[in-house]
Amino acid sequence: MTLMEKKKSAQNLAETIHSLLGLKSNLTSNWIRSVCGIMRSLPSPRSSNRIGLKISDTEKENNTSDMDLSMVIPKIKDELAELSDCIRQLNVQRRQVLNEYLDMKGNIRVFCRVRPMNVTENIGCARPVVATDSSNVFLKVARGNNKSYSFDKVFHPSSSQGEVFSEVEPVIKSALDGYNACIFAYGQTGTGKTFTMEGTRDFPGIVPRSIEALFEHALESNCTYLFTFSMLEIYLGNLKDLFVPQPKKPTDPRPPCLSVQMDARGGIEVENLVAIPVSDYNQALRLYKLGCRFRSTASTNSNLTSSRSHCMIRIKITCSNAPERRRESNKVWLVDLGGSERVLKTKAWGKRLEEGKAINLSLSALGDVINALQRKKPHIPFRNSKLTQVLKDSLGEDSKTLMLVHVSPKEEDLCETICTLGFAARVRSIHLGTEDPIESACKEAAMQTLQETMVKIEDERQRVSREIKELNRKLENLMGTSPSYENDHSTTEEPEFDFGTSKHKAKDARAAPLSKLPRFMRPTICSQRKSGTEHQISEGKHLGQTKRRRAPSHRAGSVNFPMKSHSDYRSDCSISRASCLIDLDTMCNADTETEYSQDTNECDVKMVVLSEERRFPITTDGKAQLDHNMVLPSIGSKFYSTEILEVADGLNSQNAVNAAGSCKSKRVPAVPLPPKFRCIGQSNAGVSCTESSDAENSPLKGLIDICKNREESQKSYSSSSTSEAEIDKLITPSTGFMDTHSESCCRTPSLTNESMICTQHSIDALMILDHDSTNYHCPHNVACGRLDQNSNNGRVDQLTPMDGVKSETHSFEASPYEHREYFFSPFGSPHDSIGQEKELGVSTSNCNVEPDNSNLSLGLTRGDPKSASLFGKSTAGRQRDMLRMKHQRALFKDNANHNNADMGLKRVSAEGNTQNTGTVVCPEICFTSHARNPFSLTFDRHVASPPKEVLESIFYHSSGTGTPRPWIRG
Ligand SMILES: Nc1ncnc2c1ncn2[C@@H]1O[C@H](COP(=O)(O)OP(=O)(O)OP(=O)(O)O)[C@@H](O)[C@H]1O
Repeated sequence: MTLMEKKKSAQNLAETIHSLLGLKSNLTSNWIRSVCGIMRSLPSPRSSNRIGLKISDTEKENNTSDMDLSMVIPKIKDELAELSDCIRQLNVQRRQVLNEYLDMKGNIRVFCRVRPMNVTENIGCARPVVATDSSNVFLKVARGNNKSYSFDKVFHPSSSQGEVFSEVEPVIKSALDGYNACIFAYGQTGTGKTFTMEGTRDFPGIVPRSIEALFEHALESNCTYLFTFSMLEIYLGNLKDLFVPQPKKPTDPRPPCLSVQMDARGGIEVENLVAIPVSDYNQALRLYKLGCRFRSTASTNSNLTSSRSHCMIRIKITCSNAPERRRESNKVWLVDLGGSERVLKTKAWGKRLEEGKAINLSLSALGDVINALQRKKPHIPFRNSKLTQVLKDSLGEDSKTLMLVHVSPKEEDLCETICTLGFAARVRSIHLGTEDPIESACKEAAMQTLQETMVKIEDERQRVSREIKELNRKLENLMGTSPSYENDHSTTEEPEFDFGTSKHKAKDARAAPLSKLPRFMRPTICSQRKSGTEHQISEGKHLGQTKRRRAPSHRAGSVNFPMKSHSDYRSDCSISRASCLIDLDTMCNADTETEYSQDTNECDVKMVVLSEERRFPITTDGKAQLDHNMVLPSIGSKFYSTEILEVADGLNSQNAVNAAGSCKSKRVPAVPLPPKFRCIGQSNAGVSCTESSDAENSPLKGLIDICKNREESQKSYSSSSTSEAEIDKLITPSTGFMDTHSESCCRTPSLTNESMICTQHSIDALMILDHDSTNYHCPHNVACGRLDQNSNNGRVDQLTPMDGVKSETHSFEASPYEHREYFFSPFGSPHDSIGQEKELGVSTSNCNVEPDNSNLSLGLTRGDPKSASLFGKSTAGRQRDMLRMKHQRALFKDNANHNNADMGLKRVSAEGNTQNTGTVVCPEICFTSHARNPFSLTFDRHVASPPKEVLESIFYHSSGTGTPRPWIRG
C-alpha cells in the first residue's frame, strides 16, 4: 500500500466513525465516549505521525503539500549525506586540534596531588610540609631552605575528584581518537593513589569517570566502537589476570602467569589476558569491581589497605570504520601503581618486604624508561620490568601519558616526598627542558588559540549533529523507517553480547563486529591450545558459548602448610581486597581474614573490608572534609553481592563451558586423579565406576567431560608433575539463588532435578543431587564438603566446605540412596558420629567402603562407640552402597606422642583450618600424598620421622587394593 493510500484509508476510517457517531446520536453518552476514545486511539502515535498529522505539518512547513513525496525523500537524503560528510570533517579537525593541543602540553604530563592530613595526623599536631599553588609544590624543608617543584598541574589537598578528572579528560578524548593512553598514579604508599584512581562510592575517581567519559563520548560520536575491558595486576613481578580466579589457599593451584608479546607492528599484547566486551558504563564498572576483589592488598605500617601490586586496567577501543582515527584499535591503561616505600621505615618483612622490593624495582624501571623516552635515547630499557614491557606501546611518542604523583603532607614522610617529587620533577623537567620565557608565552598563546578552535569545532559538530537528527526524524516520518544517516557509513552490526543488565541499552555504544578486531587481538590457535583460553568472543558465537580452559601447568607435588606458630600470616597472605567502591560492611582483622577469593564465577562474595573509620580516616578542610565524611551506607553485602553475581554471570557466560553448561555445577578439584583411579569407563578396586549410557544427556556430562579432559592432560604430563586444576570449568549458577546472608545453605529453587547446595559465602563446594534419577550419577571429581543432615527431616541440606581438603579430588560413586545422606566429611557434623567434639578428623583417602559393615568407621578414637559407620545411623539397614572416595591429602595432628600407635593418625581438629586462609593451623604432622603417586608422601619439615602407623595406614589404603574396608582402623 502506498503512503497516499494509507493516508486515505486512515481518513476514511475516521470519517466512518464520525458518521457512525451521527447515526447513533440517540445512544448513550458512554457509548459515544468509548467510540470517541477508540477514534482517538485509532491511529497509533507512530502511524498517525506518519500518515496524518506529521505529514500535514511537514506539508505546511515545506509547502510540499502537493509535491510528490518521492521527491522530498531523496532531497532529505542528499542533505543528510552532506551533513554526514561535514561531521566527519569536523571530527578530523577536532582530533587534529586536540592532538596538537596535547602535544603542546606534552605527551608525558605530570600532575601532583597532595593528600590531605587525616584525623590522626591532625591530632598529633603534625605540621604539613607541603604547600601548593596551581602548578608548584613547595616543600618546607628547613627554615629559609624551601624547595619548589613545578608540575603541569598541582592539586592541593582540598581538590575534588572532579577537578582532577577535568584535567584528565582530554587524554580520554584523545583515546577515542585512536591514541594509546596511559594514566598512572605514582607515589609513596598511603598517599592516595587508589583514592585518586578508584575513589569511593561517593567520590568516584579517575577509573569510573574515565569509563563514563569514554562511553559518553562514544555515544556522541558518529563512529561505532567496541570496548573491551581487562584487568591485571603485576604482583611480585608476575602478571596476574584479575578476571581469572585466584587460588583460595596457598596450596591451591595457581593460574599461569601471563606473558607479554609484541605483534608485528610493535603493538604489545598480554597473552591470555581476558578481555571482556563492554557496551556500557555499568557493565564496565561491575567488571572493575569484580576485578578489584582479586587485587593483592595488605595492611602495612603505612596503609591499612596497601596495594601490594600494580593494578592495571586496560580498555581497548576498536573502531573499524573511522579512517580519521589514529589507529583502528588502541588502548587506555589506567594504572594504580603500588606505593613506593622505604623498607626501613615500613619495617616490612617476609612477604611484605618482597612485595615492597618488587614494587620499588619496577617503579625505578618505569622511571628509567620515561627518562630515556624524554631524552630520546636510542635505547629505551623497556625490558627491565614487566610494568614497562606491558606499557611499552603506551608510553612512547605516539601516546598520551599522564602521571599523577601523590605526596603526603606529613613531616615524617618528608624523605619519601622529596624522592617522589624528585622523580616526578626529573620526568617533567626533562620533558620541558629549559624553556625560553618568550617561547613559553608563545606556546601558551598557541594553546589558547587551539582551545578556542576546539570549542568552535565542538559547537559546530553539535549543530550539525542536531541537524542530522532532525532530518533523520523527518525522513523517518516520511518513510516509516529509521535511516540513521549518522551511521550510514558504518556497516557494523550490533554487538552480540548482552549482559542483560544495562539500564542504558538504548544508549549502548555500538559495537564493531568482532571479525574486525585486529588479528593480534585474537588468540592464536597455539595460544588457545596452550592456555585453553578463548579470550574474546569469536564472531557469531554468543558469549555463553565461549570456552575457557585452564592450562595445565606444573606445580610442586608436595604441599607445605605453613605453621601459624612459626610463620607470619600477616606476611604470607595478601588479601583480596574489596574495592572501596563496593560497600563495606564487615570488619577485617588484617591478614587473619585473608581471603583468597576462589572463583569469580562462583559468585562468592568475600568482602575483606574495614570499618569506615579505619578505611577512611582522613579529614581535611573543604572538599576533602567531604571526602572524609563520606558515609558508607550500612547496606549489607547483599546488594553488591547481587551486582557481583550479575557480573559473575556475565563472566560465566563468557567462560562457561558449553558442554558443562547444563550441569549447574562448576569446578573440578585441584589435583588430577591418579591414572589407576580414573572413574570414567573404568572399574577399579572392586568398585565399578559406571558411565551411564545416557551420560551424554546427563547434567553431569560437563563434569564427565572435565574428567576426560583431565585424563587427557594427565597423559601429557610426567608423573612428577601435577596438573593444574581446571577450576574454572564454570557453569553459571542460577542468579539469585544464593542468599549471601543466609548462614545456612540453600537450594536452587529453579532446578528441578538437581539441587545445588552452596555455602554462605561461596559455592566452593557443590554437589548435585539427582533426586529423581534412579540411575544415580554422582559428579565425578567434585570438590566436596561436609554434608550435614537436617535433624528435622533427615535430609541433606547443608554443605559446609571442608577447608582442609576442599580443593582435593573426591570421586565417589553410589547407588541410589533414598535421601543420599552420605557423609564424606573428615570433620563430621553435629548430626553424624564422625568427629564429634571436633577432635576427630581424618582425611579420606582412596577407600572402598561398605556402609553395612558395622565395623566401618572413620573415627579414630579407639573403641569409641560413637564412631559409627561412615554413613552414620541413617544408612543402617539400607541397601549396600558403595562409596569410593579419592582424596590424596591428609592432614593429621598427632596428639603429642608420635610413637604411640594408638594415638597415631588422630586429632585433626576442625580448628585445624582457618576458613579464610585455607591454611592449617599447627598440625604437628602435615603431609601430602601426591595426587599422582599415592605412595609418595611428603612430610612437613617439622616432622622428623612420621609415625609408622601413619605410613602403614596410608600406604595400605591408598593402594586401593584388597578387600574394601575403611582405610583407618576402627
Ligand atoms: N584526597 C584525598 N581525600 C580524602 N582521603 C584521601 C585522599 N587521598 C587519600 N585519602 C585516604 O588516604 C588513605 C590512603 O589512601 P590510598 O589507599 O588511596 O593510598 P595509596 O597511595 O593507594 O596506598 P598504597 O600505595 O599503599 O596502596 C585512604 O584511606 C584514602 O581514603
